[in-house]
Parts: sequence; structure tokens; C-alpha cells
Amino acid sequence: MRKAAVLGSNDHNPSNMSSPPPQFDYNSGRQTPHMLGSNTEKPLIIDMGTQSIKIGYSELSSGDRFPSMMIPTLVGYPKLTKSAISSSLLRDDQTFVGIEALKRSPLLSLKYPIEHGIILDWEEINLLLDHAVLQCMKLNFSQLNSGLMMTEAPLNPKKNREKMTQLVFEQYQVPKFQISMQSLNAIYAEGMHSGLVLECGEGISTCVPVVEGYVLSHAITRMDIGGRDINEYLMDLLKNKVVFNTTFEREFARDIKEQSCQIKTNSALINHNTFTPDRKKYSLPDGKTIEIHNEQYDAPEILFNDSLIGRDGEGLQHLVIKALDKCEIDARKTLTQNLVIAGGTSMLRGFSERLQTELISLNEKEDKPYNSFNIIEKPYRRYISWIGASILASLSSFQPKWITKNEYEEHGVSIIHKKSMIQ
Ligand SMILES: Nc1ncnc2c1ncn2[C@@H]1O[C@H](COP(=O)(O)OP(=O)(O)OP(=O)(O)O)[C@@H](O)[C@H]1O
Repeated sequence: MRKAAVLGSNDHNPSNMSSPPPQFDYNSGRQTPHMLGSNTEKPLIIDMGTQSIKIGYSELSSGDRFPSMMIPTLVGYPKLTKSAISSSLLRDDQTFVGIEALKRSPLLSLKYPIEHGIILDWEEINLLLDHAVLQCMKLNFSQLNSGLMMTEAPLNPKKNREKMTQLVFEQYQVPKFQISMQSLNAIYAEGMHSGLVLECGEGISTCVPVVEGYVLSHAITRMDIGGRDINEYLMDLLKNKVVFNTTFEREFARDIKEQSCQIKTNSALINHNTFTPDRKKYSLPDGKTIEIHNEQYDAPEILFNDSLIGRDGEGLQHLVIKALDKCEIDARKTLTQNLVIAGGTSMLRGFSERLQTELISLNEKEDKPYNSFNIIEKPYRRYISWIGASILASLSSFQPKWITKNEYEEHGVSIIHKKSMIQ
């Protein structure tokens, strides 16, 4: 069991979250303009994801509880073509990160330093953190006297947690630090103590049971499937209409997905022989228009049947049922009645309706005891992990959980396990 019970019953009221989720536009690099510049009175929250890093100040009271910035988790190195060099657009020793990399992406080879929620390239993460904090938030790490809270994916290797702790204290000289688990944050964001969190992001989907504030680690389930796999499958389905070659062009597949794709729900499933989706038009940057027809529904099907992309024939419904199977019988009712949906891919239209259908069907097929599910699907679910961390970092009950630089110097990296929110 993982220890994490810090949320008191009156600590916050999630219904205060009245402002709508922000819209970020990667391609123009538009950001929400508020709350930038030094604000050392509030903890800084950095939610590290496979596709994007969400960053902003902790906020407990009602009002704006969304990240102030979302930075693509991308690093770009110049492709050394003659034309790029001769036109002096780039030098071969330049590196671009985040939005700067995305803006110049036709000229760069792009790398994603986080895969399936896990950091693979620490030098690139270093560049991204520098960019996010120094350049975007206009802050020095050593000024973060109120604390730096970072998030991690469920089942993040312990050595990665240690490495992040070492980086933060030794290189960045952060005065106070802590790491919280993304799915647990979703429970904090909802002001709940128990629930089952199904998180579906860019590179990973996980199902995490939380009972009375404790993560049941042994019952966590995961699949390496997420929004990026839908993009890839969509490109495959569209290959007779358009071919996306470069990473830059592949970003358009993401855009087509976000604008056009939706998940088949009951009426489409029941009438599958006669079901004909609307034809949608999508304009490509070269002026060409393509028509999106069955692909809009076919691409996201991989979430519920991964054999479509050559995997084991499982889906998100299996993640949920397998996680429940591993939980104590007494906890199951609470968990099925508090199934919290999180992550950007869960924004696909029809997601929760289809999930409900698949869960009931799998339950019957495998003769399981879970007859009903109450799915909690909030409009801010893409940012729910950041929001939960933001609330947590400002709670009075959480304050003793910060790891100070003095404690790090006394105990070394093992302090992150001793004072961990995640055992
Ligand atoms: N409205 C939308 N419709 C469909 N997909 C969306 C929508 N909004 C975001 N997404 C997808 O959600 C994914 C990103 O989700 P999220 O921000 O939760 O991921 P992440 O935290 O960067 O990655 P991970 O949690 O996998 O490490 C992308 O694939 C993106 O295209």
C-alpha cells in the first residue's frame, strides 16, 4: 500500500472550480498570459507528460486553478541540410525545445524525451525544465522557497524518482521539493478519498485504485496505449488520401484527431451495418482538403481493441476490470461507483459512454461481480493531475511533507523514499 492520506474532509471544495478549462494552441504557441513572472509565495507545480509539460502556481482557493503554460515535451536538433545552413536559418550547434522546437519543426529532427510516461533522456529533460522555468515562467529554481512539486506516472521506476530528486536539489538548488503521483492527484482534485482513476494520455493508459487516500500499488494496471497510437493508426487509415512524412506533418494527424475523431457509442455499435458517419472536411497546410469519413470512428477503436494495431486484443475495459479483480472485495463497490476519468485522450467524444458499455459487456462475458459503474468525467479532466497537485501543495496538512534542501543534504536521495507520497 502506498501512503498518501493528506486530504482532510474540509480541505477544499472542488465545486469552486468554476472557470472553464483553458485552450492552448501549440501551433501559434499561444499561452494563457496570466500569472507569469516571479511569484515565490506559491509552490510551483510541474506536471510532466509524454506530450506536454503543464506548469503553473499552486492555487487552493477558488478561482483560477489551471496551469498557466503547457509546453510540448519536445527537443529539436537541426537537420543539417545545405539549404538550412546556407540560408543561415540554423546553426548546427543550436537546440530548440518546447514550442520553439515545434515552430521550427520542418527544419529539425524532433525527439520526445518522455516515452510511455517515463523519462528516457535526462539531458533533454534538463533543457526542457530550464526552458519551462527560466524562460517561460521567468523564475530561478533557487527562488522557489514555497516549494516545487512535480508529478510522475504510476509505476515510475524508483531510480527515476531518485534521479529527479538529485537533479532538483543538486543542480537547481531548489529549497523545497516533492513528487506526487498523477492518478492520485486526480483523486485530490475531486476532493475524494477513494476512487478508481482511469487515465488515458499521450503514451500510456493506467488504472489506479485509491482507498482512503492510499494507492493500492499491487492493483495498478497499465497499457502502453494512448493518443499517439491513435495518431499513428489514423495516419495509416488515411494513407490513401494523404501521407504524413515528417514529425511536423504528423502533428496534423493529431489535429485531425482532436477536431474530427470520436468514439463509437451504442447507436453506432448496434446499427453497425447501416451506420454511416458524417463526412468531415479537413484543410491541410498545403491548401489540399481531405475528407474524413469512417476513419474518424475507426482510429480511436484501438482504445477498446488493441489487436487492431497488432497487440493482445485488450482495451481500457480490461485495465479497469483487472485492477478491480486485484482489490479487496470490500473496496470494490466504492471503486466502481467512483471511476474518475483523466487525461487528454479521454476528451474524445463518446469516451465515457463507450467505456460504460464495454465494462458492462466484459463484466457479463467474464462473469464478474461488477454490475454498475459510476463514471466521473469532468470538463477539466485533461488537466486534472496538475489541478490535484496544485491543490495538494497548498494544503496545510501537506506542508510537513515537503523535502527541504537541508533534509536532502543530511539523508541523500533516500529521503525521497522516506518522505514519499508514494511508497
Ligand atoms: N479534445 C481532444 N480530443 C482528442 N484527443 C485529445 C483532445 N485533447 C487532447 N487530446 C490528446 O490527449 C493526448 C495528451 O494527453 P495528456 O496531456 O493527458 O498527455 P500527457 O500528460 O502529455 O502524456 P502521458 O500522460 O501519456 O504521459 C494527446 O494525444 C492529445 O492529442
